[in-house]
Amino acid sequence: MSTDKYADEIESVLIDADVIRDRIAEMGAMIGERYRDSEQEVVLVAVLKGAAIFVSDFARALSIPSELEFMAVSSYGSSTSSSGVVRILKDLDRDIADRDVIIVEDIIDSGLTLSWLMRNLRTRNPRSLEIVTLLRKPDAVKADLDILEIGFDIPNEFVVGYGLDFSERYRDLPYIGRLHPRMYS
Ligand SMILES: O=P(O)(O)OC[C@H]1O[C@H](OP(=O)(O)OP(=O)(O)O)[C@H](O)[C@@H]1O
Ligand code: HPA
Ligand SMILES: [Mg+2]
Repeated sequence: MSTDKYADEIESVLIDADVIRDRIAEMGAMIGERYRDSEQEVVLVAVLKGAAIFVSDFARALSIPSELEFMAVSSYGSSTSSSGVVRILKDLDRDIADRDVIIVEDIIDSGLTLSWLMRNLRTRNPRSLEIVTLLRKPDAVKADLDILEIGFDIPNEFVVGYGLDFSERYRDLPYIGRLHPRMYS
């Protein structure tokens, strides 16, 4: 990792930037194929802020046209574990009734954010509703979720970078890394 502005604060790299890029290219081709015959553009609902980086690369890797929508919910605040209490900070700008919708997430940790969001978006009667996530922690997931595509399964450790933060820092790292333990204290 050559240009690493957070070098002193990151203990180790978990997923390199070029590995992320290659996997997103694969996901974009595969998911594009699945929606190839959709009558209307698929609607990508990115969950702010974490998914902002992923969705911008994923939308460009997707082999079909898409529309971008953003929703901001918060369950973590500045802590490192989910409270399960989800608040809508920003809702969708458009109606998703009868549309093919893909929720785009950076990470499924406990899964509580997404299970809440799935229930919420289902009430708006989309034609279809799927989940694509860059990361999942299989050992942490508490909610039963059907996921269309997962970029990487990762160990049950707190990670940062590529959209993921610790107290709003590190979202701008191009890779996924483990934070140095001294940064928590
Ligand atoms: O599966 P869960 O345990 O619910 O955790 C995953 C969610 O937590 C993080 O968001 P956060 O609430 O930290 O907001 P942020 O995206 O603005 O960082 C992450 O971006 C996911 O949305
Ligand atoms: O491991 C994580 N890192 C950063 N944000 C998160 N939100 C849920 N899990 C994580
Ligand atoms: Mg966060």
